[in-house]
Amino acid sequence: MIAALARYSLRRQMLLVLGLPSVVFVLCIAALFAHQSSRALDQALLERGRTMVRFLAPAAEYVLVSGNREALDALMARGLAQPDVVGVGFYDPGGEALAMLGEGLPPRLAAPVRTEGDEIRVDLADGAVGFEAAVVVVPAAVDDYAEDPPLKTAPVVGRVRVVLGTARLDAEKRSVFLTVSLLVLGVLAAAMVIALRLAGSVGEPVAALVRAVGRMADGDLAVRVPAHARNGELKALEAGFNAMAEAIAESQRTLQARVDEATVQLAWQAHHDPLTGLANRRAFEERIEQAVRAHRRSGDQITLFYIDLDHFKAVNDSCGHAAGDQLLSQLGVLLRGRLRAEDEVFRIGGDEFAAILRSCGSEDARRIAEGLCAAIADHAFECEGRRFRVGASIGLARMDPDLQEADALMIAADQACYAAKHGGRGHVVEYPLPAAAGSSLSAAPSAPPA
Ligand SMILES: Nc1nc2c(ncn2[C@@H]2O[C@H](COP(=O)(O)OP(=O)(O)OP(=O)(O)O)[C@@H](O)[C@H]2O)c(=O)[nH]1
Repeated sequence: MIAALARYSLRRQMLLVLGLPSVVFVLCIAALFAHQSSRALDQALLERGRTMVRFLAPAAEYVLVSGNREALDALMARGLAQPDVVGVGFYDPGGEALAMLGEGLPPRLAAPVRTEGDEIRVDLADGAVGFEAAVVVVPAAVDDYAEDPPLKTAPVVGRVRVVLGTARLDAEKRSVFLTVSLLVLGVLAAAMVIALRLAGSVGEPVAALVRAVGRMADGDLAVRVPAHARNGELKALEAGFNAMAEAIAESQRTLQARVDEATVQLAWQAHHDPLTGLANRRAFEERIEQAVRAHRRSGDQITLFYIDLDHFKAVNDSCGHAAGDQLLSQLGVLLRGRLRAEDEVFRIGGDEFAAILRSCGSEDARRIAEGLCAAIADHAFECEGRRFRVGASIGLARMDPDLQEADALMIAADQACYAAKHGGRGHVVEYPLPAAAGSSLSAAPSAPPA
């Protein structure tokens, strides 16, 4: 039974626990009340019947002895006028009818009524109750000098029968039953309303908590339960759940923010040189591919610079690697500052930089490259009381009908840079290479340095 109950929801269990005893209790009380009421009504009817025959028997003594018919009729009429009386009859001592008025009166009575005491015989018929008693002669008071002793039993001069109808009694019983039924219904309805509200006040908040926990388990961290509970413990449970959900959501937000931050940092590190803050070689290769695709789509002019510092090693050798780093960083800032915002600058190797210029005419590109050369040469780097000036050799290549691939463009710029380096350093060489420079490039690498 308990195990079967346990399978139901908490709300149903509470309804059963609260509602069932109330129903049983109310039905028992109602049945008891109806039974007692019915008995009281039956008793009242019996009492009335007995009272009637007790009244009629002595009253009929004289009438029966005298044989006064008019008095007998008057007596019957008086009896019949009483509430619930449906028949009054007088019989001789042998049970033969002398006079009858109303219903439920047989022409002959079954058995004689004993005369001792206050004996009244009661019989139940369909819809009526009969009461019979003997009419006896009340002995007259005798004086102390009488010769005969008084009779032990009074002589019977007749019998009286009164019949009470039960119609009014049945109507009253029906009325009692109806009233009790309505009361039961009212009390049960009130009990069910109370049970429903009590079960709801516990069951609904618990059900809401169960739903919320399920949604949270499915990953919905924004779920909260409404504060509906009126009970102290359930209120604390709702508040505790909401606080816990908020704490989990907050830690999830913090974690996500850290992951996002780390992702951004990793993405930046993957595409940037940490020393100069410029985009690195990987970014350069991706951007040059994109630039070439843009050129194919829209004919956008693309110019590529390969910039290799001259005699940079001397700084490292003289002042140490840290000083070399410092100079690389300064030259990164210089390059970025001398190019337009839409031009892109990269550090693609140890002392090698590159730049991608868009929508830049041939002459402008050359002038810009030479300006960079001059600016780098003019940049003075002081270290340990010594002043260093490194120069730069720049190779320049532009997309044209012969240079349609990213790789080819990079090789062309690299070859131009190599030519500049071997042509005396500190100047710009543009691809296609001059004949003299081209002839001296037999040892030039066929691919950009890694
Ligand atoms: N400080 C520093 N030095 C670097 C870094 N990466 C490469 N180098 C050095 O840069 C130098 C590059 O070599 P080279 O290009 O042959 O040196 P260079 O003196 O410029 O020679 P030329 O280009 O022929 O003029 C080497 O000495 C490397 O050790 C770096 O990140 N920091």
